Amino acid sequence: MLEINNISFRYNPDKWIFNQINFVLKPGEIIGLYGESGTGKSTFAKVIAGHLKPDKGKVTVNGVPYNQKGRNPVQIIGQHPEKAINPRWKMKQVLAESGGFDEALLEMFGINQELLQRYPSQLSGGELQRFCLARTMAPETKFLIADEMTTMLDTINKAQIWKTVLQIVKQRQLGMLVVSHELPLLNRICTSLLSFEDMLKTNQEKKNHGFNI
Ligand SMILES: Nc1ncnc2c1ncn2[C@@H]1O[C@H](COP(=O)(O)OP(=O)(O)OP(=O)(O)O)[C@@H](O)[C@H]1O
Repeated sequence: MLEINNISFRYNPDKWIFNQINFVLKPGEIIGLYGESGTGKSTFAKVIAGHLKPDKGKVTVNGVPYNQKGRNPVQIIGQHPEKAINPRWKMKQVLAESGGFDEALLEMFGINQELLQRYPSQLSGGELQRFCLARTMAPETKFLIADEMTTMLDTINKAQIWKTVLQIVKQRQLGMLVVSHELPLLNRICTSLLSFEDMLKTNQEKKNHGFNI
């Protein structure tokens, strides 16, 4: 189980992005998170994935903080895969640096050997995103955070990617948090939905009523 306990985060000392948030993601669960632009959803996603350190609180998987050593069981995939890859390396080298990958997994995402000989700039947005997804699905991955993962893609690429991801999520019983503005997509794929504003409010209300959160 992925547990977020009382986490607070701010970029600047004078403004909290969120304060004392609690959240739980279980294996096999797909939670959709939506909300107004600029409210802090991506920041929340990055804190969960260990890319940003919370100012307060802790993030654990099965009770253990996870972002210290080894491969992180919580992986994040964003809107811009090109930002996650060294532009001077061929895809094969990027894969090798991530610890190598299961051929069958690459095949499921349509990544063939020819694509691996190319540089990131020689791949389409869809190919690059499929490559990044395959990379996040190492055997150690237990939870996947998708932050507007297919927002930039066309309908066909989007449908193909979601089909493959949902198949793997189901097979491996991964827990998934899907951050998206696309409510129809969230309604179709998620086991439950959460409004980020409600999440912030709920915590504030609990605090106002004297709960120790
Ligand atoms: N590196 C940063 N330094 C300072 N402020 C930042 C940084 N990144 C984001 N912010 C600010 O934090 C707030 C929350 O941003 P965030 O990207 O988390 O929101 P969001 O809900 O994901 O927005 P969107 O739906 O538009 O992607 C915004 O006011 C943003 O300007």
